[in-house]
This record gives sequence, C-alpha cells and structure tokens, in this order.
Amino acid sequence: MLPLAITAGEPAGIGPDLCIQLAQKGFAEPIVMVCSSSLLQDRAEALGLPLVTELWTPGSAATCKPGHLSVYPVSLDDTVEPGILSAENANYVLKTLTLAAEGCINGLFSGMVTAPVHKGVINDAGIAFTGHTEFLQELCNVDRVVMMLASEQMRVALVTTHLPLADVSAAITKPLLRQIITILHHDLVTKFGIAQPKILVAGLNPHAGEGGHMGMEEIDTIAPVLEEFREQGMTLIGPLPADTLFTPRWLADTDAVLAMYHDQGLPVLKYQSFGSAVNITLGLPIIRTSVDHGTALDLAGTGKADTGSLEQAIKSAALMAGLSGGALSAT
Ligand SMILES: NC(=O)C1=CN([C@@H]2O[C@H](COP(=O)(O)OP(=O)(O)OC[C@H]3O[C@@H](n4cnc5c(N)ncnc54)[C@H](O)[C@@H]3O)[C@@H](O)[C@H]2O)C=CC1
Ligand SMILES: NCC(=O)COP(=O)(O)O
Repeated sequence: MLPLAITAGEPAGIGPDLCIQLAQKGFAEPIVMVCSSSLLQDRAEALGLPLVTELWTPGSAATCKPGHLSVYPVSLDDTVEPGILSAENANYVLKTLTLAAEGCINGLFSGMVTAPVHKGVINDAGIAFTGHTEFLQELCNVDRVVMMLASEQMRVALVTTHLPLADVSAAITKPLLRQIITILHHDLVTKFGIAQPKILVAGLNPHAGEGGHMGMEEIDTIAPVLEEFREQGMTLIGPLPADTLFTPRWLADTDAVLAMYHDQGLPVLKYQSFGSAVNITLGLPIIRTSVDHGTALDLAGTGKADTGSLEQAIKSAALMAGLSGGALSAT
C-alpha cells in the first residue's frame, strides 16, 4: 500500500501543529510527512505533545502508529518561530510541494495532502506563486486544473482562482469555461461516481446580468458555452443569479455549483462548513487534497487549531487513492 504524502505547509503556521495533533491518535493509512523533522519535534515540544519522528526513505514502510510520524526530510533555510513568517523559508515550502508531487508522479506516494502555505511570504521572497493549485498545474504539466471545495452539503468549483477581482471578467473566456466544465464534469463522473452530474452555473453579474442590463458576460460568453455542453448531453443549469442559487431549493439534488470567482463561491461554503470542508484539485494526473483554511498564524503553537479539515482532506485522499473503503459522495 503506497503511503499518502502530507506537506506541512508554511512552517510558522498551523500546518505542523495539525499533523502532530492528528498523529496523537494514529492514522488509518500509512502517512509520510514531507517536511523538516526538527520543525515537527520543536512544534511538538511547544504543544506539549509526545512525538517520535522516523526517517522515511523511498520504498520503505511508513508508520501510522499513534504518536509517531514518518518523515521524508526537507531542511529548513531559517529558524522558525510559530506565528512569525520568514521569506527565507519560502524555497523550503516549495521544495516540500515539489518532492511530494514528484513522489506521486513517480509512484512513491498514492496521493498528496497539503497543509496551508502562506502565498504572500512566498511572493515576498521574489517567487511568483499564487497557490498550490496553479503550482501543481505547472509542475504536472497540464493545461488546466479546477479548484473545488467540498463539504457534506455542497461542492463548489471555481472558474477563476487567485487573481485580482479587477481581472476576473477578462479572464472568463469561452475556451476557459469549456476547459473548466469538461474537467469538472469528467472528475464528478470518474472520481465521485456520479453518472449524470447536475451542475448549477452562476452568472458573473448581479442577477446574472439582468438580461444584459447589468453586464453582458452571461449573454456573450457563459450561456453559449452552457448550450454547447447541453447539446452534448450534460445537465448544466444557468447562468443563475449567484445570490439565489445557494438556496436549499436550488441546491437540492445538485452535485456541484460552478462559481465564476473565488469569493463568489467560497464564502458560502465556508459559512456553512468552515473547518470540515476539503479542497480538491481536479484535472491533475495525481491525487491532491487540502484543507479549507489558511495558515492561521495567530494559532500556531497554541494547540487551539481545529484538525477537522485536515482529517477530512486525508480521508478524501485515501478514498480517492483506494486506500480505504466507502463512497466519496460527500467530500
Ligand atoms: N490551502 C492553503 O494553502 C490555503 C492558504 N491560505 C493562506 O493562508 C494565509 C492566511 O489566510 P487567512 O485569510 O488569514 O485565513 P486563515 O484561514 O488562515 O484564518 C482565518 C481565521 O480562521 C481561523 N482559523 C483558520 N484555520 C483554523 C483552524 N484549523 N482551526 C481554528 N481556527 C482556524 C484563524 O485563526 C483566523 O481567525 C494567506 O496567506 C492565505 O493565502 C488560505 C487558504 C488556503
Ligand atoms: N481559498 C483556497 C486557497 O487559497 C487554497 O488555494 P491552493 O493553495 O489550494 O491553490
């Protein structure tokens, strides 16, 4: 059974804490931490939790014993103080992601689960980086991936991800929409086992453009692409006004919502499920899941961080990798 890789994320954030907290009760599947071993040991000490780290080398067995973590070690470039960012550790963070993703591609890991990184401090180090999603798209050499967050109640996928709001309208083109809908539909069928997914598609403008009086993107771009896919047999509803599509009547029997931009879709999901939802990258040749929250620098080293989302992210990755039984119906 190939282990799952977990990257501990920003070293000054809560990623290391969450992994150590979860390790206390052990894991259902073999786990390899891709991070600094001394970081884990120092953070365990700060949290007052027992931890034994074991060196993992490619091909060796990984532990899932309570209080133990197997570590594929990556050296930090700077000392770490919980809650205090250092741009000097930006390359370390990206190295953990690269090693984990390459390990998935090369058959060392069955999938990767990522704890949160701090995008800003990586940019402060002079490195162009907008998120794991875009980084893994490039590393895996694929044209397009889709960010989807899933909770027990809903799945929300995004057409655009990490870009300024001022650039969103221009980014929403027919070719992009075609790629996103193709990946979303394909992965709902193949990864989630939904034979005929029903997808609600949001408009971009208030009231989905109010018939062209409040914006033309729905008429010029979104509706024609939806019509093309409907003609191929997909169940796509929209473009719908985003303010009312997230209501129980619309969401009943819906498999996913496609939002046009990050803060159109994610606040709704997080209002309902923050702390237990999972971020899944669709369209990659590898399995990648992540938490629904950020680095929470205010909580690093305090023991107050909630492990719920990381636990769900690991469960989802294990299900997708076939390491555990069950259906991926919710997350
Ligand atoms: N998967 C990833 O790598 C993600 C990274 N981020 C990054 O995280 C950094 C900080 O982002 P923020 O917007 O401040 O969001 P955040 O999620 O780090 O924090 C927002 C609030 O939620 C609380 N919180 C977050 N996770 C928690 C947990 N597990 N348990 C209890 N409380 C928790 C924090 O204490 C804070 O009050 C940014 O650089 C952002 O880009 C944000 C989202 C996802
Ligand atoms: N809001 C989700 C988020 O920022 C995480 O993005 P990514 O790092 O998973 O691409």
